[in-house]
Amino acid sequence: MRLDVVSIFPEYLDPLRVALLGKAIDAGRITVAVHDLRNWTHDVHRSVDDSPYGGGPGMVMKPDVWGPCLDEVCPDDALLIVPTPAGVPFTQETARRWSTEQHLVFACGRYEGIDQRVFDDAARRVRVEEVSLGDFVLIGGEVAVMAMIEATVRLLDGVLGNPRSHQEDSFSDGLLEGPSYTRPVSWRGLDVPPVLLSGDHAKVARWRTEQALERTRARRPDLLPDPVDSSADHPGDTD
Ligand SMILES: C[S@@+](CC[C@H](N)C(=O)[O-])C[C@H]1O[C@@H](n2cnc3c(N)ncnc32)[C@H](O)[C@@H]1O
Repeated sequence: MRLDVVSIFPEYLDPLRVALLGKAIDAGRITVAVHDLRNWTHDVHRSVDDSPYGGGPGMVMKPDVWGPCLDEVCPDDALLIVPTPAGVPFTQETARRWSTEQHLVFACGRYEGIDQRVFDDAARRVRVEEVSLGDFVLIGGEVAVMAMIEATVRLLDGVLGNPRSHQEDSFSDGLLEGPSYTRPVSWRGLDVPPVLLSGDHAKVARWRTEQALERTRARRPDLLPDPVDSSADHPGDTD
């Protein structure tokens, strides 16, 4: 998989070369190129932003800088990803879908974001997805892109040490993962749940499912299917 990231702070993306992602680069499973948007500026100040039409605070990133940059960096068969709090939520399913792509290009915004015409224009020739990391506002797109890349690349074959481990992670079966334990059996007066020491694999699997359900119910009930509404069978019943 090839990953291109455009940013006005290319050094922000340096951690992509560390740990498992660094190993994936060394092993040739992914190729990462980070581009400085300012290389596509054409004034002495290397400006990338201007004041917003219609007034308001902050600055907007310029289409006549982003456009030529994406013309060069984003080929027609790539998927162009635009991190923005106004995008559709990024989820494990998004990461799974992106992990089947050959080429992802990420456009990191700053200030109040990027002139919308950049993506309306790009969408004439490439697939464009505007995606949010969550319901909060970051200063720039770099941290969001790092998270999205990490979530996606760890799903590629050969990136995780144990290829099965992501199949048991939170969200892979729609639930949060339950608690995990390792040695020692007793620590600061707290014991590992005895079932995990029983050696009975069926019992352990059942316990893990119960824990996952309990945790999901408590922390993320929105992930569970709606309970069957029994009153729908008897619409006239009021008590
Ligand atoms: C200060 S934000 C712009 C916020 C924008 N004015 C709005 O209200 O939707 C600057 C940049 O940070 C990035 N960003 C901020 N929050 C984000 C989020 N929740 N998900 C993805 N990217 C985000 C985007 O690249 C965005 O262009």
